[in-house]
Formats: sequence, structure tokens, C-alpha cells
Amino acid sequence: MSRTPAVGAVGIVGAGAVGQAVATTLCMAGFCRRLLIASRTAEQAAALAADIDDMRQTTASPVHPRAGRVVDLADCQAVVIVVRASFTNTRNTDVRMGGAVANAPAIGQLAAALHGYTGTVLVVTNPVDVMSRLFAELSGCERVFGIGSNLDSARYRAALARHLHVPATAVAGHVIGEHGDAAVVCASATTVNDQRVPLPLQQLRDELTTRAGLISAGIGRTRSGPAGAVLSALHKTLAVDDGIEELSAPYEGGWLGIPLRFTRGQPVACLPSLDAAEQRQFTTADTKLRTAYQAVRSLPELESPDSERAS
Ligand SMILES: NC(=O)c1ccc[n+]([C@@H]2O[C@H](COP(=O)([O-])OP(=O)(O)OC[C@H]3O[C@@H](n4cnc5c(N)ncnc54)[C@H](O)[C@@H]3O)[C@@H](O)[C@H]2O)c1
Repeated sequence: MSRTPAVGAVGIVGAGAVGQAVATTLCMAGFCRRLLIASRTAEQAAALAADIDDMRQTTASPVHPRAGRVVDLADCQAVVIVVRASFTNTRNTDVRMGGAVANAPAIGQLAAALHGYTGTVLVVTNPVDVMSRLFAELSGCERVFGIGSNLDSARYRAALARHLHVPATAVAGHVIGEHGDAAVVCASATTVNDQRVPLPLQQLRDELTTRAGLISAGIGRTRSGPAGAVLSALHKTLAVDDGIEELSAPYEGGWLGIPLRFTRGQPVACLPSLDAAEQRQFTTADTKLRTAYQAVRSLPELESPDSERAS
């Protein structure tokens, strides 16, 4: 594989299912020269770094992995946060929101450890729209984006392409709002080969709603799709490529998934036109996420963070 990566160092916090897939993806993509891995325990971080190092050796990848502590990630160009606190999610609906109370203290600890970090932070931890806002507001970091709507959008374009027997690249369309039950399919602005076409909207919505659950039911967790969404977002946010990425970001005082057009790493919001029903759904998502954020923000654990720091 050997080629010189455009990016110097990327950090990953959380050596679980998605963290492992992100590390593997970055190694095989030859994305960065150094990959720093931190997790809840030093053993987890060291184990993942060793496994990725084996991959580096067997594939001649230019990516050098190393285990470290969260504070060691300060000189990375980007940090990917993929932690998940230990809890049992018993929800059947609004599943991602089920992690809010459990994951918020971990996000609070990481925000303290990375306070003032000037690189790019990609938050994957769910509920991602709430956790990315929480991390941004507690850390003071200015370049924080949540992963999820870009995965939803890719799934939507692929499902529509399958339905119409066209390549996914022929489909232009976005899924915005919450990465969750209040996702908004921007159907009215969707085009196929630059033409508006009738859409099997309910079928597409159902596919979007059930896809993550089907993957988790079959193989335990979703991991490769989110890892691909992280890689795609790293390309845009670190100015490797220009283009549009649907990410969770601040918008009119709230924080939710919107299309961002990146030019040399700088994002500008570029919402498609919404019809009246889509606008109502977008407002509903916005209200839901603001309410969820306020509830999380008032958790007592965030006022006095646990003394245990991520290693
Ligand atoms: N946004 C998306 O598109 C998307 C997609 C899939 C999963 N997710 C979310 O990503 C998160 C991770 O999922 P997973 O399947 O990898 O979980 P996992 O349980 O397999 O791994 C989580 C890892 O985080 C570590 N961890 C926990 N607390 C920590 C802390 N305070 N500091 C450092 N490390 C800590 C754990 O030790 C574990 O290694 C979950 O919240 C999941 O819902 C988001």
C-alpha cells in the first residue's frame, strides 16, 4: 500500500465495536501517518493499537498506531469520539436517545480532558445530536461535528437507487434533522439524474428506520457503515476533499443534522428547500433535540464530573 498520507495524526477515543472499525478503516485507507488510540482502560487501547499494528505490518499500511491517554491526543488534527458507557438499552423506539443519561458523563469527562482543543472533533456516541452539542459546549472546541445524518443520507440514496435500478451516484438527496426517530427525509428536493421522480417515501422511511436494528440483530452492532461515515467526514473536515457532508452541527441556536458544504475544510450550511410537511418535521426534530439537550445539561453528574478520567 505504502504512500504518504495527507493527514498527520488522528485520535480515536473508545476501543469498542465502532472504534475498532474506524481504526481498521483508517489503517486500510492509509488516511493518516499516526493513529492514537485511547479508551476507558489502557489495556483496551493497547490491544487495539497492537491489532492495528499487525494490520499495518501485513498490508504495508503507512498508518502507525499507538495507544495513549486522551490528553495525548491534543496534537492530532482530528479526534473521533466513539465511547459508550456500560448500560442496558431496553428501548424499542427512540433507541439512540436511550443512551443520553448514561453517555453524558463520559462526554463531560472527555470535554474536560480536551478543553480548548483546536482540531476537529467528530462525535459518534449516541444520541449523537445531543452528545456533539454537549461536547462542544463543555469543551469550548469550535470544530465539533456529529456523525449520523451522513450515514442516513447514504442509506437513503442507496435504498432509492436500489428501488429505481440506478447507481447511487445518480441520486441527490439528504436526510437531516435528528440521527434517530425524528430524521427528516428531504424528499421534495430529491432528484434522480437531475430529475424529480415519484418516490416510494413510506418504504424508504421504513428501510431507514429498521436498517440499524436489522444490522445489530444479525451481527451485534452497526460498525462498518458508521466507520465509512467517519472516514468520509474526515476527508471533508480535514480538507482532503471538498464536498457536502450531512453532519450534526449548530443551526439557528439549536444543533442537528444539516448538509454542510466543505471548501478547504470550512463548512457552510446548505439546506435544501423543504416543503411545508418537511419544514414541520424539521421544526419538530429541532424542538425535540433542544429539549433533550436541556434535560441532559441539567444532569447533576455534569456539574461534578467523576474523578476517574479516560486513559
Ligand atoms: N452516530 C452513528 O452513526 C453511530 C453508529 C453506530 C454506533 N454509534 C454509537 O457509537 C457509540 C459506540 O458504539 P460501540 O458499538 O463501539 O460501543 P462499544 O460498547 O462496543 O464500545 C464503547 C467503547 O467505549 C469505551 N469507553 C466507555 N467509556 C469511556 C470513557 N469515558 N473514555 C474512554 N472510553 C470509554 C468502552 O470501554 C468501549 O471500549 C455508541 O454510543 C453507539 O450508539 C453511533
